[in-house]
Amino acid sequence: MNDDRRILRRRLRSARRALTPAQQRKASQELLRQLIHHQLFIRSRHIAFYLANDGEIDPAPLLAAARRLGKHCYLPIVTGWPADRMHFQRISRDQRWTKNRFGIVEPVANRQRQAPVWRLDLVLLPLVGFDSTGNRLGMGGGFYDRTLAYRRRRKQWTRPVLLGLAHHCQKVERLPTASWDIPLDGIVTDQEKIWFQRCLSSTASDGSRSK
Ligand SMILES: Nc1nc2c(c(=O)[nH]1)N(C=O)[C@@H](CNc1ccc(C(=O)N[C@@H](CCC(=O)O)C(=O)O)cc1)CN2
Ligand SMILES: Nc1ncnc2c1ncn2[C@@H]1O[C@H](COP(=O)(O)OP(=O)(O)OP(=O)(O)O)[C@@H](O)[C@H]1O
Repeated sequence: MNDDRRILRRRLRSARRALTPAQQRKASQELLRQLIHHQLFIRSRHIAFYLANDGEIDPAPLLAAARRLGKHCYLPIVTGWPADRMHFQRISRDQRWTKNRFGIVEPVANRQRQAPVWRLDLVLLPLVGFDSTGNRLGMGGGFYDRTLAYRRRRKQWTRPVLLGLAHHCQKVERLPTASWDIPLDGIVTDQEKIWFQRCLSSTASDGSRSK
């Protein structure tokens, strides 16, 4: 099964990297359009984003909008301790940046600006692959899985809402699941929004599945 995941990961990563800059810009604008007026975004004050890398769908316009609206915006950092853990750090106006060991830009670590993940309202996760039931394939480091592992202890959590972001071309028929996988609450692509109705009844105002 690990081989399946590895092969699939390689294929889906090259598919998203093959998108042209124009396709990337369009996808990013579509993402903005789908979320900017959504109750989930409007009501969330503490939101974790990511800086797009490796062809990921780019939430930068949404991040810029969130900052203009005075929301508290966080990014994942992997240069803290322990090394296999990810921390969410609130970005500041005069933020200093560094590159992590994967070559991804992240804020220079500052413990005082980090928040435990359960304090966040919304976490936007970059997906390598997904299926229509909410299974997710990430970069393979297990960072999101480990950071969110506490959620396995209870079926329903009100926050943070976990929203996976991906290009439509990253959708597959069925993903192999692993015991440590943490289910998503929803997925947004440049073409659709899918909700899984685990905890979103109060926030996802537009039904279980919508275009
Ligand atoms: N934009 C973004 N930021 C993010 C993540 C992400 O997926 N996207 N992460 C989400 O987890 C964390 C970084 N996780 C990563 C895990 C693996 C690889 C990666 O490229 N692995 C290489 C081998 C790396 C090496 O050891 O040199 C590979 O699989 O080929 C990159 C990032 C934190 N920040
Ligand atoms: N809760 C956990 N505790 C310890 N190790 C874990 C946990 N969750 C995942 N892992 C480890 O992380 C590794 C990567 O897992 P997987 O292939 O599912 O990554 P992924 O979901 O694609 O990545 P990510 O979570 O970073 O997006 C696996 O080898 C797994 O053993």
